[in-house]
Amino acid sequence: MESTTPSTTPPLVSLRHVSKRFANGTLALQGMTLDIGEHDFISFLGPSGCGKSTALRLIAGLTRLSSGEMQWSGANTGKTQSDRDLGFVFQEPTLMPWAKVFDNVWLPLKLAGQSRDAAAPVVQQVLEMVGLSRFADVYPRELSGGMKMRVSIARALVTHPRLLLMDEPFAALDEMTRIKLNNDLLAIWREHRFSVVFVTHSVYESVYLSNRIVVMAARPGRVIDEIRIEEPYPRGEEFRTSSRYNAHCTAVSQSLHGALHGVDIDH
Ligand SMILES: Nc1ncnc2c1ncn2[C@@H]1O[C@H](COP(=O)(O)OP(=O)(O)OP(=O)(O)O)[C@@H](O)[C@H]1O
Repeated sequence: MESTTPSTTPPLVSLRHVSKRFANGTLALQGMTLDIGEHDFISFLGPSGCGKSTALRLIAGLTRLSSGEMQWSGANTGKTQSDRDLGFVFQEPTLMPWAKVFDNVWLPLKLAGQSRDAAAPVVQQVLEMVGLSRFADVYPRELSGGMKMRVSIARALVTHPRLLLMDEPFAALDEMTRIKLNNDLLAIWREHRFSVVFVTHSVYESVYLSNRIVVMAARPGRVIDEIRIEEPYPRGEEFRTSSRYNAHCTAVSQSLHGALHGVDIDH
C-alpha cells in the first residue's frame, strides 16, 4: 500500500499570495498560497463563488493573476511558466460533435503538429486507459454522459501532462457513474503518477479521492483550511464504507460549515 506522506521533491506549482480581481471589481480570489506537489491529489472544496474555478484557471494560465506570484517547477522538464505541462477537464465534456472519438482525443497532439498516424499509438493507449479502446470510431452522440467524460479525460491526458486540472468533472453524472469514474480516475492517477487539482462541491468525493483538501470561502474567495486525508491508496469500497471515511467526512463538513459562515479556521 502507498502512503500519502508528502514528497520532499520541489512542488510542481507554487502559488504565493495570489489574488484575482476582475475588471468589474469582483475580488474572486484573495491571497492564495499553495504548493502543488508531485503526485498530489488536491481538491478545492467550497461554496459557490469562493473562487475555485478562478484558482484553477489561474493555474492553467487561462486568466491572469492580479497580484502575487506563481511558479512552475522546471527542474525536471526544462519547461517554463509559459509552457505549462497540464491537461484541463471541464464540467462539460466539450467534445467536437462532428468528430469521432479518436479525432477528439487526437486534437491536442494535432494542434502540436503531430499527424494522425504518428499520434495513433498514444491515442489508442489513452483510450485504453479510460476503458474506451473499442469506441475510437464512434461519434460523441453515440456515447453516454460518463463515456463522454472519459473521452474528455483521455483528451486531457494524451499529452501525458504532469498536472491534470479538473473543474467539477463528474457533477452532472448520476451517482453510480460518478463512483465508477472516481475509482477509474484514482487507478489512472496511481499508475501514471501525475498530480491532480480537482474542483468539487462534494465533501464525500473530495475525501474519497484526495490526499489534500483545500477548503475555500466566498466574498472574497479565499482559502480557509487545508485538511490532509492520511489514508493509504488504493481506496475502494472498504474505505468508502469505513468509519474512518465517515470521520474524515464529518471533519471536512465542519470545516466547510465554517466556510459557509465566513469563519477562518486555525488548527
Ligand atoms: N470573468 C469574470 N468577471 C467577473 N467576475 C467573475 C468572473 N468569473 C468569476 N467571477 C466572479 O468571481 C467569483 C468567484 O467565481 P468562481 O467561478 O471562481 O467561483 P466558484 O467557487 O468556482 O463557483 P461555483 O462553485 O459556483 O462554480 C464569483 O463571485 C464570480 O461571480
